[in-house]
Amino acid sequence: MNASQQIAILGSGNIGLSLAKGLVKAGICKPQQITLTRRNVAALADYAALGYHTTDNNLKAVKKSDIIVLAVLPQQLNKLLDEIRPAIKPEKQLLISVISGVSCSDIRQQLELNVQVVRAMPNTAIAIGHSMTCIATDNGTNKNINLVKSLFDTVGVSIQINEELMTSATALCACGIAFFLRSIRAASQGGTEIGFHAGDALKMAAQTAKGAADLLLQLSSHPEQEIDKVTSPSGCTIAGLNEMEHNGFSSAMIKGIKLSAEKAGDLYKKEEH
Ligand SMILES: NC(=O)C1=CN([C@@H]2O[C@H](COP(=O)(O)OP(=O)(O)OC[C@H]3O[C@@H](n4cnc5c(N)ncnc54)[C@H](O)[C@@H]3O)[C@@H](O)[C@H]2O)C=CC1
Ligand SMILES: O=C(O)[C@@H]1CCC=N1
Repeated sequence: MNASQQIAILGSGNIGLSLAKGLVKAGICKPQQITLTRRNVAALADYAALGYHTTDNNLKAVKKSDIIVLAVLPQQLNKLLDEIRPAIKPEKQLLISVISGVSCSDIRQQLELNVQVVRAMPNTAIAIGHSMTCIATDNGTNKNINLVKSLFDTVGVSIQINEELMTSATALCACGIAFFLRSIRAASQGGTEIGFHAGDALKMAAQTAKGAADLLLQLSSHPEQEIDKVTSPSGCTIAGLNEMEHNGFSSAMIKGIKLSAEKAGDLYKKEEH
């Protein structure tokens, strides 16, 4: 992004604000280049104090922006698109949607405009620069795809995928952060039961999880290869691991991810249009 470009984040809730913070933290743009919108604009007072533009007027935010990020819930989208339609300039603006279960063509159909749309599916670790973001489009130019990729690469790792896989990406990566957080929480609860104070147990579990992820990412190895190094014959690791599997550990994760993916695909379809 260059210093004269403006970005509007329409629907500044959990993910919209995480994105704004991540972009500013990475030095991609200044708060003054970002307009945050929300129906209850008073909830954005802390951001206004930091120099972000804040408003409840989506139309005005769109009018002055080059890049428009759609970050409302799927069921809130059509009303928002109807509201901003008069201010969209298809030749000049790029729409980025982080909304689950809504395709690029759904957005163009509702807008009745042939605007470029790129979808991005980040997760909340975007706020600290560690998102896994999947990017897809059906009509974005290479220039715009590269622009979106460069934005999200500064706040984590991004990959471009086929649009048909975006609901799967939602389950694995966007919902996935909650699944791993719950696993860490469960490990810390086990830790407390075997003798550690809750705060210490959580820290120990989180750092252990981080080490496990880094082993895979830094060594490009397979989980089972790393697990084999931990499981001593007749040892305590294999005893714990097998007990977890007897209770459906892997199966629970797989089933949860499958259900999340199904649900992600239905979030918008189920709404009345
Ligand atoms: N939370 C997450 O981790 C992720 C969420 N997403 C997607 O991002 C979208 C937003 O999710 P969250 O941030 O979790 O929801 P949220 O409910 O925290 O944020 C949505 C915000 O939009 C505001 N809003 C609703 N209608 C509006 C309007 N007409 N004008 C201005 N603001 C309006 C709401 O007041 C709320 O603050 C969803 O579509 C979700 O599928 C995608 C990836 C990750
Ligand atoms: O739970 C949800 O529906 C949203 C989409 C991905 C993460 N949060």
